[in-house]
Amino acid sequence: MSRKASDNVEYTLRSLSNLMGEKRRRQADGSAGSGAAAGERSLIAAESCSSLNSAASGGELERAARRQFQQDETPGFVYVVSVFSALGGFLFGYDTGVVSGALLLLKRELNLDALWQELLVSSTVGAAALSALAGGVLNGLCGRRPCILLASGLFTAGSGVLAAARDKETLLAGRVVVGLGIGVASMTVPVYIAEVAPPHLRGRLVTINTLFITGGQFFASVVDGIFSYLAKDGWRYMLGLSAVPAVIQFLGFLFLPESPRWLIQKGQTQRARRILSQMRGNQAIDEEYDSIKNNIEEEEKEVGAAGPVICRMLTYPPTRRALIVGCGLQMFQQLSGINTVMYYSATILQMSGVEDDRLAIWLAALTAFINFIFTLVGVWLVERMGRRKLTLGSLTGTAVALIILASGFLLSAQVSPRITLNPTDPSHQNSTCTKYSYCNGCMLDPDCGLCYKLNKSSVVESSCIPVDKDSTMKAAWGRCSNETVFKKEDLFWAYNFCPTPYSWTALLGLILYLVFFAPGMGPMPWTVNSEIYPLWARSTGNACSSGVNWVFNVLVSLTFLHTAEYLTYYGAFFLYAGFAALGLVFIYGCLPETKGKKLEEIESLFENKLCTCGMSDSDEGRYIEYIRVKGSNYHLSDNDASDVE
Ligand SMILES: O[C@H]1[C@H](O)[C@@H](O)[C@H](O)[C@@H](O)[C@H]1O
Repeated sequence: MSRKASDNVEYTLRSLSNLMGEKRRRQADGSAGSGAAAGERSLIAAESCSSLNSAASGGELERAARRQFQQDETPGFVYVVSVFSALGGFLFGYDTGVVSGALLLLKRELNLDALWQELLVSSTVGAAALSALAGGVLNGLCGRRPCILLASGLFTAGSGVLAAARDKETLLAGRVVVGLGIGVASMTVPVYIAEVAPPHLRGRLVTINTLFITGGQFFASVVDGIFSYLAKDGWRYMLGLSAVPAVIQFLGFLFLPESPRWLIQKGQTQRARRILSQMRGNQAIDEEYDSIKNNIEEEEKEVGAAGPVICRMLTYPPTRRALIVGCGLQMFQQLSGINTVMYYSATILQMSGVEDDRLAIWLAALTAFINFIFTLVGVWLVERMGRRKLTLGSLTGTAVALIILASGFLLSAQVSPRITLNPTDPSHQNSTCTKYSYCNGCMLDPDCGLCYKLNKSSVVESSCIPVDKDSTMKAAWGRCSNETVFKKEDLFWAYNFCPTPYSWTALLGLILYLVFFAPGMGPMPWTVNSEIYPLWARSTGNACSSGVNWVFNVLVSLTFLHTAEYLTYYGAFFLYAGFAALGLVFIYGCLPETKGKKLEEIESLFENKLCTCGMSDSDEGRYIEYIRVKGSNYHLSDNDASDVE
């Protein structure tokens, strides 16, 4: 039955307490276990919308009882399964985060030039983009569990290759293998968790995956900090350590089950029922099972099963709209510049007066920690505020923080110190550095740094000098070329930043950025994508949107330095603020609320025109309650008329 057809009919539960009483009475009668199909009954109480409103207090009572009921019934197994899957998120975060610290050491030991450094970073992200797309097909054909096993296998193999690498070519191969694992994990894990989670916990459990991503990034920055003290082979530990969680996940998933929804779709109904009851503890699963099954059949009737899934998705308006929303969310997540903010956090911190490179590494770990802790806030908020409000609030704060961050750079550029000395290059190579008259130009040139003295707090005796090829901590020649000597002589070396009194504004912007971004824009694109597609389109939809995430990740991080060169730092951050503003309009118009809805109900949110998706918010108060009594068991859930028997 079409969901629209049910719009004019409102169902509500008339007397939950009576039924609770009935349940208890039946249990006392010892009639449990008499759940023969013949004894199955459905109790549906229907009421008009107005009567629903008038029975407000009764409704609250019902809802409270219902919440209690759900809480009582969520078995620990769902959490175990979610945490094991989210190790994929941890590896995603760890392997993307660890490379910056590893590169500092690799650069010296393997003599890597800029091109090779860039290759080692972007090969992983590029491979992730490709394998996320391919992961869609694999998910559909083989199921979620084999894909998670494949991803953890790739993570293990990749980190083994990286830890043992003897040359840069082997390192590149290892980074590609790890990237393939990241791509498959990034699209499979949210889908798997969403499919095994009960509706009232789904948002929270999928968001835990992003918590693991940011946790992995934080852990990577701590590992980077620790092993940066090791003169030789520190990078082997940094890159090899991810084998540990990968092996744990692989072993765990040898014993964990397939997604029951995928199994039902493939006709393996007995196995699906068994797994579903394992996931739901002692709750009756008939209603959920029937609803999934009916939904699959209904969808096949509506959309047909012929032709490639992506074509069916694009020609069927609800899935087309969902795909636009899903890909748009992922695109705006990356266009708001999260990875440049994370990547350049050390620079931003240095700008605000942190002189020491090591300290900057540890403070970058602090940045990753803020990202992690505020993702935890997201886990807490997602089932309270809902996806839509959380994403809108988060993106608004992100845009404001970007403006503050950009203003910090702008103010710093405006009072950028003048360059007063022009020493001649002893090797007589014509360096571009000597042409700059202000620190700002010098800072934006990746080959140059500023050597200066401080008189009270103003910069004096400043010169723009080429940076040492092996360490950004000193100049290639001249007064600032020997760290111990120049520090003794009260000289300072600024690479990538200009010492100004406004640098703290950028630091404030950075902190605010993470505080706002991490709870909403960080996790919600992944969470929403895991739930907005119907089963037949879920793996393909997630493959496309994860692919979009990775492609924009590469684009934004690779173009940041050039963007900063052409538009300056403040121009780049104003640009991201502009993208965030566009994202706000998009999300305001298009993102429906999916909180608490069953996966099978969500498709109907995309039945209206794309820009009216937000309107479904107002439907929050209207819902249908459905109760099935089977033997002594009854089960209730948010539901729609298509489940009515
Ligand atoms: O959701 C995650 C998270 O926000 C990470 O911190 C970021 O590095 C990823 O690109 C993003 O997809």
